[in-house]
Amino acid sequence: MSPEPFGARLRRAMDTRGPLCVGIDPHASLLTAWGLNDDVAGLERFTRTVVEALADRVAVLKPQSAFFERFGSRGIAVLEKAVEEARAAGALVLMDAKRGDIGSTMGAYAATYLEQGSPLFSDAVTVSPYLGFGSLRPALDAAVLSGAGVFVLALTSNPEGAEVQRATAADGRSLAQLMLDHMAAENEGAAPLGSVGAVVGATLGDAGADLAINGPLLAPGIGAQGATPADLPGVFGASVGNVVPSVSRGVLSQGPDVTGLREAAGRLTDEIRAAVAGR
Ligand SMILES: O=C(O)c1cc(=O)[nH]c(=O)n1[C@@H]1O[C@H](COP(=O)(O)O)[C@@H](O)[C@H]1O
Repeated sequence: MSPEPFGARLRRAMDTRGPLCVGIDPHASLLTAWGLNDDVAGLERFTRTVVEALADRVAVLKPQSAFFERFGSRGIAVLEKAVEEARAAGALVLMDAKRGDIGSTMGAYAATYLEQGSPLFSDAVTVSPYLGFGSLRPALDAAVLSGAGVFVLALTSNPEGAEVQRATAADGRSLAQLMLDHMAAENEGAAPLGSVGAVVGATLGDAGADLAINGPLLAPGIGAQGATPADLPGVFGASVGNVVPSVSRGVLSQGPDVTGLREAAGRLTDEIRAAVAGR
C-alpha cells in the first residue's frame, strides 16, 4: 500500500493543531541566552527542550540543518535524534536543508532526506530550484514514493532574494512565477493539498505572484525578521488558508522554560488563526 501523501498529512495536522511551524535554530546566541554552552551538550539540551515542549502540539517542527552541521558528526547525531523524537510525538518534521544541485547529486540528497530508512528521513525537506526546476526531479520522485513533501524556494524572506527571484525569464514571467507554475503542475489533481510546497516570505508585503499552486505555502519571516500574523492576508490573499507560518527566534527566545515556549507557540497560533479567519 502506498503511504499517505505528505499534503494530506499536513492538511490534517494544520486543521487539528493549527498551521504554525516552529523552527529549531540553535543559534550560538540563543544557547548562551538559555544558559547553555555553545557546544554539543548545549545543542543537545536545547534541541531536546524544544522537541519536548512543542512536538506534541505544533503541526510542523523545522530543524535548520546548518546549526547542527556546524558541530560536525556529533551535531548530526543530535539532529537525527530530534527528527525521530519529534515524529514519534506527532509533529511533522520539515528538514530545512535548502539543498539544490545537478540532478545526479540531487538523487543523493533525496536518498538522505526522503527515503524511508535513512537516518535523516524527514516528512519534508526544503530545496532550491535555482539550478533549474527539473534538477529537483529525483527529490520530487522520492517524495512521492515515501509520502514525503518538498518545499521549493520561490520568493524568500530576505531582501537580497528579489534580484534573482523577480528577474524576468525568457517568456516574460518572473523566475519565481516560473517556479510556482512548475509546483502547480506537480500538485495538479491532488486533494486535499499537494505535497510540493512553496517558500514565500511573510515579509514581502504583497507576494505579487500567483500562489495558487494547490500546495502548502511555507511563510518564514514572522518575529525576528519583522513580519506579523496580521501581514499574512495581505501577502497571501486567497491562498492564505494554505499558509504554514514559520517562526524560529520569535518562539525560541521564550525558552528555556517549557511553559514559555508553549505559551509563545500558542499565542502565535491564536493570532494566525484570527488573521486567517478575519480575511
Ligand atoms: O526555508 C526557510 O525556512 C526560510 C526561507 C526564507 O525565505 N527565509 C527564512 O528565513 N527561512 C528560514 O526560516 C528561519 C527563520 O528564522 P527566524 O527569523 O528566527 O524566525 C531560518 O531557519 C531561515 O533559514
